[in-house]
Amino acid sequence: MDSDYEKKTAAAKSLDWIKEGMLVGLGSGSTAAHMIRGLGEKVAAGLSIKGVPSSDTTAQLAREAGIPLITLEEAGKLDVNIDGADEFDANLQLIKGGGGALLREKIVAYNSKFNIVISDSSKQVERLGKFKLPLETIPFATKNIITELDEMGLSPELRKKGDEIYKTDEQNYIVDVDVLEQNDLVALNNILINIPGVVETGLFLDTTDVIIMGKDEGTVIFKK
Ligand SMILES: O=C[C@H](O)[C@H](O)[C@H](O)COP(=O)(O)O
Repeated sequence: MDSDYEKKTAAAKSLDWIKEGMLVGLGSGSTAAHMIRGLGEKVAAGLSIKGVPSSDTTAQLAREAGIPLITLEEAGKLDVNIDGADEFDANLQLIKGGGGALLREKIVAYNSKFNIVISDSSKQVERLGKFKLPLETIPFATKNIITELDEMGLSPELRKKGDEIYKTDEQNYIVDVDVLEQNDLVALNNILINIPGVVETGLFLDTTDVIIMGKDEGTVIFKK
């Protein structure tokens, strides 16, 4: 089945969780974009919600879709957050950040009472790590961080956009590392996050409540 069709189906299903008056976290990426367009249609039909975007791109898309936006500061805690993922496993653990939005995404997820992940079936894996793990790093520290990650055997690569170094919405860099051979991702995440200058990792290990996966014509739901 076409992965974009599965993304759309999962995104449409996630809107069942959105109720009148909710504060909604708006994820980033192509799957979340389907959800945002669908949510925009519901708003146009009279649903009253407010959204907190997890990236500048999502903010723009949400404005175009007619979704009223507020800041995280204004929102405090969000009722529900809907976001995509680059990979997920049977324990609802994720790798995110393929599009570079991991930092704000993790902040929005952390500040949400309920987290829904929407995905096509290609993202389901037995073991996380075929997708390189993105780390958001402070430019000042990045060269030294890369040296350290190299010594740890994680094959770090500084993310580029064309000839330029890729910059996140927070003006940081992304270093992608290979974690496929790592057995204890919780321990690894603790080590990575404790390197000064690593702002956040794309490992979302305990944030997710429900995963809605588009599969063929329908959806499969994974819960904790
Ligand atoms: O930084 C990007 C986000 O983590 C996305 O949610 C993730 O990369 C999945 O994106 P997509 O839905 O386009 O596959």
